[in-house]
Amino acid sequence: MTDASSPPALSFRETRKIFADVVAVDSISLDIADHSFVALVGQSGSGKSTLLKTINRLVEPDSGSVLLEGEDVRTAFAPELRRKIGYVFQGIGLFPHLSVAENIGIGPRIAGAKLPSGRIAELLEGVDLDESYASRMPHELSGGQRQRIGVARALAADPHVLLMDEPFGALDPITRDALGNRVRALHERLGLTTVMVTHDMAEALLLADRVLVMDSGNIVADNTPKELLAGEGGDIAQGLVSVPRDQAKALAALAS
Ligand SMILES: Nc1ncnc2c1ncn2[C@@H]1O[C@H](COP(=O)(O)OP(=O)(O)OP(=O)(O)O)[C@@H](O)[C@H]1O
Repeated sequence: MTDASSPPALSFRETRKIFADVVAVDSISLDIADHSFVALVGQSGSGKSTLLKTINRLVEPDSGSVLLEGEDVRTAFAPELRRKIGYVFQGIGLFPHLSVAENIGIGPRIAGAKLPSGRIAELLEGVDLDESYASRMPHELSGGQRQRIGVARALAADPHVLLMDEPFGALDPITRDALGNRVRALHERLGLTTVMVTHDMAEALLLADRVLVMDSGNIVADNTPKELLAGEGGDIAQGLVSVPRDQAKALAALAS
């Protein structure tokens, strides 16, 4: 449990990353509270994935730092960092020659522990899959089922923080919606702090407590979904909000 004196789950401190002549992340400073669900939105190339990857050190900042529960991720013990952070990304990268159960248990196995079959069944149940899936091979799964396994794998080591990079991008809208809601439910049930990169403002507004809008490496809006829907956040944020809003209006007009 946390109390008022606990550090935020995540803190960016003037975090900056430059690739050649592109400032991908431009001195970002912000805190992410424990148990919050944050969506990172913005146009392609705005720096979302780069910022996310500074958390699990897939990207090392050129300057500034990232703190996980008050500790600089650069100085954190690597296996401990991996255990505390679950990571889900598009095209999840399951090992084709390993079964579902082996894929789910790969993180703990690397750390020298074997997940008991009851734990595999529990993780499968968490993503709405029957335990009979444990013995299947990745090629025997649909894209949506593979993404579910990716979520189960990310949760296998009981992480505190869940990072998701366009996790539902390649899925059909119905599967996408169902899996999004499932992840939000798991976020609540497991007391996670979740950061999700998405291109889809509707998904961000429906799932997150807080929406960060990026543009050219900067955070240009930091608002709740309610504030964004009330017109706050500035032009770039409102440009993104207008897409689902205009679609909803067009659908309503068709129905009337
Ligand atoms: N490894 C890299 N080498 C060189 N440039 C990179 C690298 N990774 C990202 N960039 C550049 O940094 C900028 C930010 O990229 P990033 O992937 O963070 O954006 P994004 O908002 O996540 O985009 P998308 O929504 O298309 O995934 C882009 O200009 C991109 O070309």
